[in-house]
Amino acid sequence: MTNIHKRFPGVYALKGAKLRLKAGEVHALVGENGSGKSTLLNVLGGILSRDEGEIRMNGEAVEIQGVLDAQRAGISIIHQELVLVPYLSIAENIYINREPMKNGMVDYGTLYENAQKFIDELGLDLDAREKVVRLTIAQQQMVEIVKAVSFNAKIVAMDEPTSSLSDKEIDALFANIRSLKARGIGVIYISHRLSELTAIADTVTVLRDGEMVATKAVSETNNDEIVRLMVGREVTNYYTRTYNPPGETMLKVEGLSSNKVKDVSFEVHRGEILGFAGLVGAGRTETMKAILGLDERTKGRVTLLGKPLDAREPMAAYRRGIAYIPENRREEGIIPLQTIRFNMTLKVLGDFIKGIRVDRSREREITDRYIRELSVKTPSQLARLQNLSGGNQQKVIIASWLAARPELIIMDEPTRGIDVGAKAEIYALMNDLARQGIAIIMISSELPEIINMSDRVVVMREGTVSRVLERPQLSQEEIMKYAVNI
Ligand SMILES: Nc1ncnc2c1ncn2[C@@H]1O[C@H](COP(=O)(O)OP(=O)(O)OP(=O)(O)O)[C@@H](O)[C@H]1O
Repeated sequence: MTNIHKRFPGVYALKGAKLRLKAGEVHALVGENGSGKSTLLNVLGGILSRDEGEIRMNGEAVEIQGVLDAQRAGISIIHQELVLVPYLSIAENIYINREPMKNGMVDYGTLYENAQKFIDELGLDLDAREKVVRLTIAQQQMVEIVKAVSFNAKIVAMDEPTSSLSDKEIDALFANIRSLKARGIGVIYISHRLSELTAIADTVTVLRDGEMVATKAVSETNNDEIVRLMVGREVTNYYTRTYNPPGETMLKVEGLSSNKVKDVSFEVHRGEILGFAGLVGAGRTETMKAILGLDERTKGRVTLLGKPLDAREPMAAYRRGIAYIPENRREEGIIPLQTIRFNMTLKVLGDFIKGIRVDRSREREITDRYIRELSVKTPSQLARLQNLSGGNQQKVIIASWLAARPELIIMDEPTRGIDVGAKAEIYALMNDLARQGIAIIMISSELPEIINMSDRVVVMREGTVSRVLERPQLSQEEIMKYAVNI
């Protein structure tokens, strides 16, 4: 891809971007939130048309006007949000719109047989007849990979494929990527987890503000250099944390059970950041849901500042000053067609109403402040949320909760999908909030984040608390010891 330009109203997303992908190469594409990574993939996949620029494959110009052109050229894009049809089988999804036909009807025998053949060839443990709705995200990605191979793809591009996977699933994905490589397929790989690059990528291209700033062999660079290229400055002080003596007990959970977790007990104090570690599926999110009354509690007691926290009605927790920033942020609590300002102030709108008028200047002020504090990349406060890059949408959602001035913030994977520079800003903000006496619960699968940011860590395993670790005990080994069943 050379000299690719793409403008949106008010945003110059790609300014002459370039990418050169070789056959059988895993090429990582990195850059800050909003630097143009997804846009570049969408141009390649025919989802967006480019304003200028050229795409060549094997030296020949290819005309990509739409998704079908891209498929025909052998380009397959696996998006951040997967797009399979849930109630169709794996095989039907693989052959959607190109089903094998016999006598004017879909030939299901051949359909299943062919799909299963590709699945087996890739050595995957999937049944072509299984409905997609029953698959995990990791398995759905595998289906997308099978689909690409069945199309005879030459290029497979993946947008943040590991962001919702467990470590074991990541290993499986990497094995699949290696088999794509072995078939001579070129893989484009977008990720915010730089540590993955050495594990899987051969080459890395860094985008900044829609321009390519460098392409390097992974073996000839390192994380510090990549971060510097991404951000355009040195990021020192990655984790900011000043430890405060913990204040009064904010939340106390005793013997809490639901049908997903059992006998969970812990406390979090004012000014404290309490980490929740464990494998994906250990019951961390489910614990929070039981606390908030989103899942039914079957046993146990939850008190906030000494008073019982009602679980019959989820709004009760919100009214008592608890903010819950969920893992699937894009599905919850946002209105994509509305503006940044609307979304940021949604939860506090009531505060701006003076008689029959809304105090627009305060709305603007708050929005300004969070755009600044979280470095949200947007052309204006009035841009639609859906037009921001994925990471910037996440920041808006986090801001909307912060604006509600909660006493206790529960954050589920707060930095997923967020670039390194912005991560550091979110950590600094969390530290500030803790210093102001707010209590924070942070669920995270990133151990460095847990270890560097938490005062104490609750480790969960199989739906229950296996250990609470104090700050001096915190290490990767110690956490893993209680997270995995040995
Ligand atoms: N449909 C659109 N309308 C207007 N602006 C858009 C649209 N799609 C993307 N943009 C803008 O283009 C820029 C690049 O966005 P893009 O999604 O490519 O970033 P990204 O590098 O993938 O970021 P992230 O890491 O957050 O996923 C951003 O400023 C974004 O707001």
